Amino acid sequence: MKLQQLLSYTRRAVDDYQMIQPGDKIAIGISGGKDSLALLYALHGLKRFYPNPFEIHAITVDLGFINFNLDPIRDLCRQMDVPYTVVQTDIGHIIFEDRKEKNPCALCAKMRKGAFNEQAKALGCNKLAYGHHKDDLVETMLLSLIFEGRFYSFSPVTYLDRMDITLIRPLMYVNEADVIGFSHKYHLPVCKSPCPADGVTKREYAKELAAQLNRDHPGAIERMFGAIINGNIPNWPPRHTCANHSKDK
Ligand SMILES: Nc1ncnc2c1ncn2[C@@H]1O[C@H](COP(=O)(O)OP(=O)(O)OP(=O)(O)O)[C@@H](O)[C@H]1O
Repeated sequence: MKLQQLLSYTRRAVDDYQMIQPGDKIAIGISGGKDSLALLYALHGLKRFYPNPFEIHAITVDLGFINFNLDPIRDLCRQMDVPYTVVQTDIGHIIFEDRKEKNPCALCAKMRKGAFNEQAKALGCNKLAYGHHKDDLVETMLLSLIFEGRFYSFSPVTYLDRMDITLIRPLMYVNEADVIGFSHKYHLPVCKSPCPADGVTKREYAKELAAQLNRDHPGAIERMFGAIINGNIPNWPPRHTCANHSKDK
């Protein structure tokens, strides 16, 4: 996928769900993975022409694992002229050494989000952006159906009232395969997380399940995504589609 295509999907999601208002300062969560680096490219590109002026600030919460080198991301942000902050934490140590958590992902995500939100607030940001894409939304829906018995996926826009900050997901219309293509084409400096739980999660299971369904019934992921965006999920904002782009979603 070319940058132009990434920007087109991003703009459509941002317009459809009115994710960006004039004067917003958006903290971009950078894990070091391909999705959040694609998000950095997307919002950096959009900023140049989007009618609502906004600022961006990239933030990584460093979980404290050894062999996690963020220098390539620092260089990228410098080239793009995007301010970048790394929050140093001991989250990895607390979870795997101190508490020896059996289900580490939930606590890790909670602590990581806490550190990220606090840093974003301290920098004066009023919005947070995550790199969740279309496949993430479908996988979340499958997990909710299977394990919670409800039809749910995370919302394009969520107001976090305790923090008084709004979370947006501008890559929600982008397929994971396109993110992978983009990552290769533009040589994104992916810094793989050395987390011991990586690749053995319930989410991995949902990813394989979605891929299997799509192999057996081509187009299944796209149709499941359609069900999500048309599914009147509680707390989702209304979608403001524009007639000339709704057909190719
Ligand atoms: N350590 C972190 N610091 C800052 N933001 C993070 C961090 N980890 C995750 N995020 C943000 O949360 C989003 C969802 O996290 P998740 O762990 O599901 O990432 P992912 O789907 O593997 O994406 P990526 O390819 O960017 O790692 C990421 O896209 C990113 O925006």
